[in-house]
Amino acid sequence: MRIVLLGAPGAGKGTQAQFIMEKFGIPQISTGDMLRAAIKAGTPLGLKAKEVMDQGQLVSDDIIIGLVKERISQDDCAKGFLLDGFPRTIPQADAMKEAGVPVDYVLEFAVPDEEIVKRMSGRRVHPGSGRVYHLVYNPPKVEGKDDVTGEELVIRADDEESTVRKRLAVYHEQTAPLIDYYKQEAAAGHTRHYKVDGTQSVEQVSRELTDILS
Ligand SMILES: Nc1ncnc2c1ncn2[C@@H]1O[C@H](COP(=O)(O)OP(=O)(O)O)[C@@H](O)[C@H]1O
Repeated sequence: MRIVLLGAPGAGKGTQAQFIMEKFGIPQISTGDMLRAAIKAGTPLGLKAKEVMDQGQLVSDDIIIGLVKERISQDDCAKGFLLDGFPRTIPQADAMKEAGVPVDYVLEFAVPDEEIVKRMSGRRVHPGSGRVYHLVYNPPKVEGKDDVTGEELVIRADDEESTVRKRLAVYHEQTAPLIDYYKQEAAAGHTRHYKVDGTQSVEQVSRELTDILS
């Protein structure tokens, strides 16, 4: 099962990716988490990516396509994978298609911008695993700590309101056109596209996704 999660930053992709990964046993590939790991490790890629990401911009297609191709060639992806945050541009989607990697499901998360700004201000993440929480909507069991490891949760550098607004503008300009792209792919029988109301509770969204994927 090869799945693409499509939606604005903060729409709930990472939260549901965690759920789908556990429920269906397929690995989550989050390009954002991969880049943040590279930044933390101080690799040349990380140094390049940090500057771009802190400004709310997208890392170049070449770099991301290379990262994803390498990742999906690993053994644990043989039975399928869940792409979270990729593709983010039409050239990235084309690159997947040219590489002969089909997508079985495209799950679109619809959430209005103002709701996203609210969500991002409460987002807390566990850097080691990519697990996401929200102060109000999805709080950890112990304040400020990851449920599994008990380690500190952090605020992402790009979750500041002005950066979130910039990221939303970039989303509408560069990523939202993928909705029509995948609708056309679905009409041609190459994939299945589902639009999910992402303003529902975490549990409601999970239930809807389970119905779609089962
Ligand atoms: N259905 C939901 N209702 C309320 N808050 C949510 C919901 N889904 C996710 N969140 C919270 O919104 C923020 C953004 O979610 P996240 O999964 O990180 O989005 P994305 O991966 O799309 O950027 C997080 O703080 C998360 O806990």
